[in-house]
Amino acid sequence: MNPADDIWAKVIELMKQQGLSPTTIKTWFDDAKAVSLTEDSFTISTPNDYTQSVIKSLYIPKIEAALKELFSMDLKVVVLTEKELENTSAAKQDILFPGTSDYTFERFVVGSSNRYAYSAARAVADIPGRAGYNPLFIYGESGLGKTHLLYAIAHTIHANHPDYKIVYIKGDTFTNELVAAIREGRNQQFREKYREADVFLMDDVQFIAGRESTQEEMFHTFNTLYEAGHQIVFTSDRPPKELLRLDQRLQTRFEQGLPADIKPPDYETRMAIIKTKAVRMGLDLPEFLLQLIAENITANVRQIEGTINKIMAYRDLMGATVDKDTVVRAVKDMFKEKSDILPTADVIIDEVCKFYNIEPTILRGQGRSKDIVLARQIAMYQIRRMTNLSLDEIGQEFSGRDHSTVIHSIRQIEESIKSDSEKAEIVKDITANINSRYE
Ligand SMILES: Nc1ncnc2c1ncn2[C@@H]1O[C@H](COP(=O)(O)OP(=O)(O)OP(=O)(O)O)[C@@H](O)[C@H]1O
Repeated sequence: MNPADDIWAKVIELMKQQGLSPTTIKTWFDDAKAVSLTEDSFTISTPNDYTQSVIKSLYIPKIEAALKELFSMDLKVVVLTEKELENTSAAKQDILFPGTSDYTFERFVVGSSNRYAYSAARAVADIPGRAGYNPLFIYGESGLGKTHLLYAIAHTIHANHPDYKIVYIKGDTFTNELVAAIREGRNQQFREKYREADVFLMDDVQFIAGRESTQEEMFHTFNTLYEAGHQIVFTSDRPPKELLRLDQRLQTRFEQGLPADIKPPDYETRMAIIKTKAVRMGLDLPEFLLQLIAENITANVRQIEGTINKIMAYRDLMGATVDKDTVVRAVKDMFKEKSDILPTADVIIDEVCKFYNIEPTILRGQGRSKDIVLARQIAMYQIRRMTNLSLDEIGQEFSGRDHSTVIHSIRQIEESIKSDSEKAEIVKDITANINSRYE
């Protein structure tokens, strides 16, 4: 998610509290979207000129006031129509890193689980491109602060070297952009954009594994940047050697710099994170309630933030005083939320199709070519594993195939996963893509 979305939601909430009516909010702000937050400005986009002019003439002071309340500093508000945004910044947007002032080193709580990655990130931020630290490869599970560190590097380098061209891009966006560039004959432009970066930051590089033309492009981009001594930083959900479908040449290069992992936070770090976040949000929790959260929310920092947000919401919106019951309820809701949301068959099919570059109608249809059969079997296997659909219901999703076909498909995949590590990796990747739609 764009981190600016979160801020925009808070701005709207604050404007509501300051007396803007629900109708006003609905009419002017429901379709306005957050674009970016940088050191000195907050940009939103509107669907048309009319909404833009109304917001500009009537509501900018209110938005500014809400931002000031959130950040205790003056931020300029920029309102663009979606069209303007497209025209002016299709290229620029990625070059300007999507700065959120929350993701800085100062706001990163350091503990034994993330100290190494933190120190490595600081080192490359202080002296970008230094030998032995290039590329920096930060890896770990979801919600542990990889993106946070990547932005913190961008902020620091930008502050020290305002003239540097810092490129931030997600692995899958890189792929999509490349495909579009090839289609529209803009290869050269695409190349220049990335190969001329002074600092190249790629989030979720695992998404480029197994994609031939993307890896080829990445290989040349990497070499150009590396030879020029420009800093490269990757984040990934696993270490380079576990990216089984990654081109060998890239794997070697990713490993040659500094790999740094982040692990789930231990108890002390969780306590420190909870305390810091609570204080920042003006939530005064006694020690035993901090402990209660730290004991129960263990998997990642995103969940810790979610729990604190819930406690805040109970306090602010429902007037609840924060006591043990409020905290227990927030913790329970946090778990419930996770387990309540099951992926749908549509989403699973969509992700499998994206992965194999197949149209959903073809996957659901009768085609029997090898690739399609494999993709279809994986989709059936994933639906069985990740939803509550029965075998017959799964068959219905695929042109009414009967349940014995579904069982056969699932078994095939179960067998391949055991014997073929590349297939296992594909299933793992698709699972991660599906899960990321629900985060
Ligand atoms: N050590 C930390 N101190 C303070 N905040 C943290 C820390 N680690 C993570 N966070 C916060 O937790 C949230 C999730 O972190 P982030 O988005 O960086 O995770 P991630 O590892 O990139 O996850 P994903 O792989 O899902 O993108 C962010 O709001 C981030 O600021």
